[in-house]
Amino acid sequence: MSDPLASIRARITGFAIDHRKVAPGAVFGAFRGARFDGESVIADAVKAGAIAVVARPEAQVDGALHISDAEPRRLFAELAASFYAPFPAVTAAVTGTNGKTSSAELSRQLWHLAGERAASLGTLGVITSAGQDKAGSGGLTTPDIVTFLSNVHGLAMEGISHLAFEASSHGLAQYRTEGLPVTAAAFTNLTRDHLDYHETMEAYFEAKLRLFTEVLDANGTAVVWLDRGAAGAEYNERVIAAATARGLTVLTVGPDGEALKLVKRVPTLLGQTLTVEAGGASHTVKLPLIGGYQAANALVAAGLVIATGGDVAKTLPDLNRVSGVRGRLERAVITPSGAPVYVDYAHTPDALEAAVAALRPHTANRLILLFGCGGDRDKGKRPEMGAIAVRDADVTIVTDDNPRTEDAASIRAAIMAAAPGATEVPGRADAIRAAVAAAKAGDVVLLAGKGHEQGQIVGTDVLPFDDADVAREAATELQA
Ligand SMILES: CC(=O)N[C@H]1[C@@H](OP(=O)(O)OP(=O)(O)OC[C@H]2O[C@@H](n3ccc(=O)[nH]c3=O)[C@H](O)[C@@H]2O)O[C@H](CO)[C@@H](O)[C@@H]1O[C@H](C)C(=O)N[C@@H](C)C(=O)N[C@H](CCC(=O)O)C(=O)O
Ligand SMILES: Nc1ncnc2c1ncn2[C@@H]1O[C@H](COP(=O)(O)OP(=O)(O)OP(=O)(O)O)[C@@H](O)[C@H]1O
Ligand SMILES: N[C@H](CCC[C@H](N)C(=O)O)C(=O)O
Ligand SMILES: [Mg+2]
Repeated sequence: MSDPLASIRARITGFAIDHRKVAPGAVFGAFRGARFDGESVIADAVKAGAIAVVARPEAQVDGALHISDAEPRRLFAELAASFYAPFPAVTAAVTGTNGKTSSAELSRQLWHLAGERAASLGTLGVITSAGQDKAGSGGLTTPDIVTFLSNVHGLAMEGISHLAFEASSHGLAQYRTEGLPVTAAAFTNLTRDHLDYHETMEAYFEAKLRLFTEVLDANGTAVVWLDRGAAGAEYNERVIAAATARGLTVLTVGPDGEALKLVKRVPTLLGQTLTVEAGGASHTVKLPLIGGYQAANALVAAGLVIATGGDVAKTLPDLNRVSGVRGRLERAVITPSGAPVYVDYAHTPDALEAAVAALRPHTANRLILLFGCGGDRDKGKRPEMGAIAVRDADVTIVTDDNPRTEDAASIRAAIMAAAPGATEVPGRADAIRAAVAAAKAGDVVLLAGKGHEQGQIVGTDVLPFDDADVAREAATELQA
């Protein structure tokens, strides 16, 4: 393809998808979105100095070069990538309903332990061995294309050679990472989420599948979790089939995996012992994280590291030295009665089930679960999560998550309708105090849904809120 920017390339100063961020010399991407029509502000972008506009052929562009394509987001991404390059030499993308943040961050840690200069980018922002930049992903799991490419370029300039990033279904559907070469890509699982946006599970799956059929390099490697007994395992098998059909190298990991086969998992006091078969040899991993789901994410991370050149004999023992990921089964405090309080980001039915299952072997007496559901998000999750809670936990407290623009009481009511025996406590801080106060010796408290989040979204305001801090304060008040 000839370069559509050839005539102006020397004058380009940057790329923008929001007309309010256009500076003289910018290439503006005019996209029709869910809330706003970017084509309606093309004239404003040109007035602000845009020298080219990437938009549909039907769009009206005067006073700047019109680069047209039926799928302008994709072309814009490819052109922006040609401007923002170079990038880290090794890039690994993770998709799936749950486990993206954890697998990406554990990949970064494994690369770091192997002596590589590594970063992860996603829900937690950008993390390197120097620390965390929470704004690094623009508050999203997969940031917009300009934020993404410019931050990934910045990491390369800092000397980062290995990047693991989260490819959310929204991000894939909107071409938010396109243009960056992808060395390896992982698929964790697919269960219910985001049906408000994708409408059907099939459409949700198709968005994620594109990572393997179109985004991953043609000579790249697909890493796929495989547990044929798990919910949604047919999607994992379909990813394997599609990747194989495209001629990609495929590494499967998990109980039914071939590259890293998990043959045994035994919970210990503070972690778990895994027996993993790889290349005909048996390895014992002493993973310092609890829960089956964290073992899964650790093996996916190891798969990505091995797929990008890591040595099996070094990578598996390095799993003995990883640290927990913020807000994922993070132990916030131990109550005065001796009950540990865990914070976890479970905000889907499958995640809630996985988080409770992770803590069950560590619970001598009652498992007290507190959760709510986010507003302006898939409403079908609410009854499903309510039913799982009362089935799997001993005590369930239903409270608020991020109500956003919805009425918090109606969200709670939708959960309560499917959660007989649960207690409803409006106001998340009050609910956390109630859960912490109720816990006796031998009990375990799980605060689910908000994980690392530092705010509660009520209306369009973000009020400061941190589950772990509120739990610690509640425990201190009880002590006093
Ligand atoms: C539904 C959704 O994904 N929306 C995101 C998407 O919106 P959109 O393309 O539909 O944008 P829009 O607001 O309709 O505007 C259309 C275009 O006009 C531009 N614009 C807009 C206003 C204006 O004055 N001038 C202007 O030029 C916008 O930059 C955009 O290019 O692109 C916007 C710009 O990048 C994002 O801010 C916005 O995220 C919203 C806030 C959001 O809540 N997204 C969530 C659902 C999300 O993306 N979540 C995923 C999944 C997380 C997970 O896996 O669980 C994530 O990756 O975080
Ligand atoms: N492999 C897994 N299988 C099932 N549940 C999981 C798995 N990994 C994580 N979870 C659950 O999902 C929660 C979120 O995990 P994580 O942040 O790694 O996922 P994510 O895919 O990045 O989520 P998001 O879509 O919000 O970015 C965890 O706190 C846990 O409850
Ligand atoms: N990335 C997810 C985060 C959900 C977090 C949960 N606390 C909620 O508000 O539903 C989303 O935007 O759907
Ligand atoms: Mg994430």
